[in-house]
Amino acid sequence: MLEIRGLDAFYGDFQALFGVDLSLQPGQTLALIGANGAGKSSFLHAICGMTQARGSVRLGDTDLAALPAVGRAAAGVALSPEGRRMFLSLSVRENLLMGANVRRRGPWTLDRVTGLFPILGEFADRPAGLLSGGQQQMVAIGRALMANPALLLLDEVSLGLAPVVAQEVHAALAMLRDQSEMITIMVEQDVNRAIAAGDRFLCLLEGRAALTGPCAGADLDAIGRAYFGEDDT
Ligand SMILES: Nc1ncnc2c1ncn2[C@@H]1O[C@H](COP(=O)(O)OP(=O)(O)OP(=O)(O)O)[C@@H](O)[C@H]1O
Repeated sequence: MLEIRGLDAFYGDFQALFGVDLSLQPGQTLALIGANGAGKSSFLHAICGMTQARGSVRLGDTDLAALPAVGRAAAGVALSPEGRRMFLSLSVRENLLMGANVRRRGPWTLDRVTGLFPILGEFADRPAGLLSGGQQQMVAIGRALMANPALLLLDEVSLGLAPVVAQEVHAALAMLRDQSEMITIMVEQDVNRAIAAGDRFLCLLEGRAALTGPCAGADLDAIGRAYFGEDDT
């Protein structure tokens, strides 16, 4: 399981996260929500070792906080970053194979990723830069899966995508959620979509956990108030 206690994150003197706690069981998906600048990306970056952090982060028996970023990747943490960040002149296949560099054992192969996102199989030899935004998002998620992660971190899943494309990406993620023991933390701007896609949600406000709970039966009004920092009295 994933057990996070008292997670703080910093950019130099600026503190972006304040004492965030989280527990997730194998197979669970967390919908991480919050307004712009609330600290969602910082939370993902603190987990994967990309920013200065303090606090306890344990994945199964592994103390992630004690490891550098490469060690965390080897321990099973994979990030699909905001903005997708891929090599635009390399082919889709080459970009996907880069995810396999950590050489973890597991079910994810090129065939399995293109089974999940068939369009990537069709465009395997095409430079990633010629793909649409939605297709590039699929490459970014597929590349993270190629690392056979135990903990998959997905930043801004549907940012900038047409609703129908966002729906397609979420349909693939729903298949993952049903089939695997992987823990997923998903940042999704669209709160309704996020709640539909998660088992639990965590709403951040100015770097602090404002509200958390199960997605099933979640009170959207209370989430709206937590999101905007309105008093819940
Ligand atoms: N590299 C950085 N250097 C300094 N401050 C940063 C850096 N990255 C983020 N911040 C600050 O940390 C805070 C949290 O930012 P973060 O990107 O984690 O929020 P977010 O919830 O992901 O927002 P968004 O939806 O806009 O991506 C913000 O105040 C932001 O300005």
